[in-house]
Amino acid sequence: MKDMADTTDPIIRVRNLSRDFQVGGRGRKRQTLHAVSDASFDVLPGETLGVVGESGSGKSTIGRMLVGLLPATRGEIELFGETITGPSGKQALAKVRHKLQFVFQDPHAAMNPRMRISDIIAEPIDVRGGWTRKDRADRVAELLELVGLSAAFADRFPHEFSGGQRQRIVIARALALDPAFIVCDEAVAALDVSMQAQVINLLMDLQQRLGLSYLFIAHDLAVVRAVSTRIAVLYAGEIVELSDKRSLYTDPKHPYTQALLAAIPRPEVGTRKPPIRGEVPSLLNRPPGCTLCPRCPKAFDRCRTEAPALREVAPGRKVACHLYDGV
Ligand SMILES: Nc1ncnc2c1ncn2[C@@H]1O[C@H](COP(=O)(O)OP(=O)(O)OP(=O)(O)O)[C@@H](O)[C@H]1O
Repeated sequence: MKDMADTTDPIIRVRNLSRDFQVGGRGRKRQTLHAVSDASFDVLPGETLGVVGESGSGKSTIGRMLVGLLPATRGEIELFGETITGPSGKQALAKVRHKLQFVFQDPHAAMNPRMRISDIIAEPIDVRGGWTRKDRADRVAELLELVGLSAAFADRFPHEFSGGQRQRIVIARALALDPAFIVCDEAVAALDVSMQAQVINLLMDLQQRLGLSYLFIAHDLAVVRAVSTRIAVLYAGEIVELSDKRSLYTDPKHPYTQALLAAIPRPEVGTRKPPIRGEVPSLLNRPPGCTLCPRCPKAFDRCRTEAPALREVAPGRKVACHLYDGV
């Protein structure tokens, strides 16, 4: 029998995960772009880890590595007890692939406009094979109903649906083989605010009913707040803060998290506070020290020379910032 400790064992363990890309070439100097550097985190059963950061901060790269769509350059990913990085990573991934799914931002791009909804939803079933026609049709009907659509829609085509309905269809396809973990990469970013709320409610409802875990990627802290259990804040490919949701919003520790929160539009004010000054640093030539240093209002000497490690500053709270060195 499982004891309580087992039930909170992570389903995903990520340690020092890094991904470089070689860029340039054809007459231009070839350079190494450090898209993700030394990311370490866990995902627990039934939780949503929100991943937030500006464009280019490495969110999608992390998500793609987690479901085996992109190999890691360094570091380790353990999924459901299988280590999918390293020499036997491919065989390990084959064992757990059916438990992983990915939902992209753009439901238009994710669907072939000439395919019927039933064939779109059944794609993973068809790839796996071995289903009778009746079982396949029953499963498609069940999945449509699971995402709040009528089973009668099975014979229709994508253009007959709104953006929100199309995202529901994409989610139905992701659920076809009973995954346990889904990476939602900007899954509601293309929708208007009321549609966003509906799709987020659907994802949360499915999580409850099916015991799913999510990695929920978004650049918008307001969206991440609604769905997440814990949140990782990414800056220039590094996790700078990892915290339970409540603490992160009520008491942000990292100067970058503080700046992101201050930039959330507030209805009573009507305007967005200016985001943190300056530019995201180049991922090609990392300066020594903390990557936020040139933009950080609280930087001091040590920040310019020494990169801060992500470390625990309070139970369940990790920050990479020299301000907390003595804590
Ligand atoms: N295949 C690739 N080849 C070269 N560089 C890449 C590749 N994929 C991503 N990158 C670079 O890696 C960095 C991180 O990209 P990534 O897409 O992970 O960021 P992101 O935070 O998801 O951004 P966005 O919110 O705009 O989607 C960027 O500088 C990007 O240009």
